[in-house]
Amino acid sequence: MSAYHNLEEYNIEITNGVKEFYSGIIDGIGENLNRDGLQKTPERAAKAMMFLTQGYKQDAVEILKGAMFAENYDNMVIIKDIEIYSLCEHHMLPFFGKAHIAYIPNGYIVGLSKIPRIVDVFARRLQVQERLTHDILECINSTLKPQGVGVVIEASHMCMMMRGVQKQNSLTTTSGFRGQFEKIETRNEFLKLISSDLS
Ligand SMILES: Nc1nc2c(ncn2[C@@H]2O[C@H](COP(=O)(O)OP(=O)(O)OP(=O)(O)O)[C@@H](O)[C@H]2O)c(=O)[nH]1
Ligand SMILES: [Zn+2]
Repeated sequence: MSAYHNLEEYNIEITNGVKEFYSGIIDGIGENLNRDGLQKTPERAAKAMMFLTQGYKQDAVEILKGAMFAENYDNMVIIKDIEIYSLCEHHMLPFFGKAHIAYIPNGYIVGLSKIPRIVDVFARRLQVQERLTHDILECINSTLKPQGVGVVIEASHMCMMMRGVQKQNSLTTTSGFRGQFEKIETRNEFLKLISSDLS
């Protein structure tokens, strides 16, 4: 197996200008662009940024549509503890945590891996946690047209940890519910199952 865990990262095309902007940042903070460790940094940083924002070039609806299967299962399907890594649009610093997603099928189920894939499509953009939650919710609701869908995201924001208010332990929770999940019993069942180790 390759030493690189994610080959996608090494096939990224760098948009004109991004590398040069990183050179400008390094220069602007008073560092020496020519010293050994920094010579390739603008290119590395540009590749990393293109990777972290590749969601703009991806189509979440197409991903979901690619694996929808007719099935008469009408109980709740929950995919919990999906890692998210996103960038806050205010500081371009990471926010990271977990997404928990549930839906109740309405004639169609979706390939399980497609849920984390669409989470990444929306997370790999400049985001706020609220919009990330909403984007995932609306995409599943309008594409799969389930009886209901619920999304909960818990995340820590580096812009509140490394700088600014400097709070290391605060966790932000956002949620959104459509259809059956607007009913309190369904929503509570989902919330109970994501907080249980047995779900
Ligand atoms: N609602 C929301 N706010 C966010 C998110 N990520 C970062 N922020 C906040 O965006 C706000 C930007 O506020 P500003 O006052 O313009 O920026 P700032 O001076 O850097 O603020 P401080 O972080 O308080 O130092 C801050 O309160 C951040 O905590 C997010 O996902 N959702
Ligand atoms: Zn921020």
